[in-house]
Amino acid sequence: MQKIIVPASSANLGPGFDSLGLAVDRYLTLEVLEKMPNWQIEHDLGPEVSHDETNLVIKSALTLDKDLTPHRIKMNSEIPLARGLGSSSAAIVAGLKLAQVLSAKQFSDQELLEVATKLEGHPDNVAPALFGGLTISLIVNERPQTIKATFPEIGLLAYIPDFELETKVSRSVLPERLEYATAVRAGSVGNALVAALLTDDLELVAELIEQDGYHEPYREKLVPHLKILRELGHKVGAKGTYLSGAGPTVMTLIAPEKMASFIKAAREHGLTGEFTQLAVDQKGARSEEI
Ligand SMILES: Nc1ncnc2c1ncn2[C@@H]1O[C@H](COP(=O)(O)OP(=O)(O)O)[C@@H](O)[C@H]1O
Ligand SMILES: N[C@@H](CCOP(=O)(O)O)C(=O)O
Repeated sequence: MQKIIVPASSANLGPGFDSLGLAVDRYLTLEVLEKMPNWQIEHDLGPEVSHDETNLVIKSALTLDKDLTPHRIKMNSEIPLARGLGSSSAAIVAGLKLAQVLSAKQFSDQELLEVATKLEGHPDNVAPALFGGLTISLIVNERPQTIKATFPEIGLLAYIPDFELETKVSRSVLPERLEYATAVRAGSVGNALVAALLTDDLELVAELIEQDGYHEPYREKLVPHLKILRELGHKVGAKGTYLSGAGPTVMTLIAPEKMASFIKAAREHGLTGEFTQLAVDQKGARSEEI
């Protein structure tokens, strides 16, 4: 039997809006079971996620190859829905991997990236879900491209609030236009953040990852805990806090030995969501025979 494994992802990393993404070790898995007259996908993700060919996983698979033979699929996901950890991208990438497993045709990594980006609308989550690690992605000449890089050695602590925030809702508060000077500054901060990440300059990362000008200022009202966690991070010497994807999850780069005091302080400020330590997934989406 084939098993497909796809990591969660944390996008933007502050000023890398719609471009930077990091694969993390929470997983969506698919088990490919017997052939069926119609597609059937078993899961316990709740009533809003369908069990037939309308499911995002199956729709994505059929986008790559519309002639796939229907199967029974068992899906398990550790990635919470609509929390800013790339659940929809993981579902899309899982569908593309499913098509790769079941189809007689061959698909290149570039084809997978192109179809996944088209389905998700931006490449920052699908690229790390596909390839693992830190990815720097863009769409140029209408083609998505991505560069895989290594992430500095630093702990990752996610705060996952106990409410959902759909990406489309969180994108609806963004402005249609930015003033020229604001855009220039936001671009230069993003460029310098990438340089700081690639040169392991954690002090500069800590400063720049909190200097986004593209999305966090507009989303702050939807995620009031971002400011609280950022300020607590400064007190305990964290290496930066950013809104993971479209939120509401907030990610803090912080040494593991500082996590307990950070969490204690956050609880004292009334934050009741889940704290979870994450690690970078280096492998990205994979399929294996079990
Ligand atoms: N495993 C899955 N199977 C099918 N659909 C999924 C799955 N995971 C997520 N989705 C769809 O994606 C939506 C969440 O997407 P989105 O708002 O972009 O949040 P996220 O930040 O988690 O990607 C869910 O409401 C659901 O419709
Ligand atoms: N760049 C996107 C990222 C959305 O990530 P998700 O994990 O919330 O789906 C955005 O910020 O809108």
